[in-house]
Amino acid sequence: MNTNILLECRNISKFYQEGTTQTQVLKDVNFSINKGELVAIVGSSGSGKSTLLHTLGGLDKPSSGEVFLRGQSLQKVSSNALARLRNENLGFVYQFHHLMADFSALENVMMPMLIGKKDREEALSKAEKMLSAVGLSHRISHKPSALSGGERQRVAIARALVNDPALVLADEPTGNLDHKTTESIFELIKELNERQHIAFLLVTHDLGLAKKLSRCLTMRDGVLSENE
Ligand SMILES: Nc1ncnc2c1ncn2[C@@H]1O[C@H](COP(=O)(O)OP(=O)(O)OP(=O)(O)O)[C@@H](O)[C@H]1O
Repeated sequence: MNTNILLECRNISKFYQEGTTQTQVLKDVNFSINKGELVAIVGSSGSGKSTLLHTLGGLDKPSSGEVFLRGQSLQKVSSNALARLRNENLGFVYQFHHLMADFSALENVMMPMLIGKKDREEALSKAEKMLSAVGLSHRISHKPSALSGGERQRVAIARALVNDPALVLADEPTGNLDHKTTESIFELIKELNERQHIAFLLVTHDLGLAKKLSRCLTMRDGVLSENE
């Protein structure tokens, strides 16, 4: 087994059934991501990028094929073990941040640690450290509604990182942000990748951003291919 591989998918296909119509959204996708890699997936709207990302993160099930996270098949573990594997190894960032509106930035970032049954004091100090790493030390008590779009996205990144994941799966992390904020989020991702060797898999429409990453894949109609 190649111990450098973090996440691997083999022969992933996904079908959606709507009435009598069956649509194949993922077509025999095979690829792997290594420790510390910075990878982009680009492709037109509806090509299957989000479906793939959800399947890789164990949030959605493939119709056939298997996803392996650190060598363990997500399709063969119990739902409790799957939740634990996810919590310990993966961070998630979405286009619309999914922060909890009634909680402060600090509490939002602490949440994955508390879910992972970490000590409250430890969660508090780690969440403070993460918010400082994303440049938000001065906004930790603010609720999401009192933060800008870019600040919310930074909180979402801090939350994705708080459990020291080996890999962050990010779906359009800069999709609803202006150019300047997009650049600063991207710089942050690059820095975290270089400094902490965290791998990122980014789904993006931003070809300029994708080209700056070490590897870029294109999704076309459910078929994933490696760009030269
Ligand atoms: N639950 C579902 N039921 C039926 N069809 C679905 C479902 N979820 C997604 N689809 C379809 O699967 C296809 C791929 O969707 P997906 O969200 O993965 O595309 P995408 O490449 O991420 O698109 P975008 O860039 O617009 O976010 C689309 O045609 C979509 O309509």
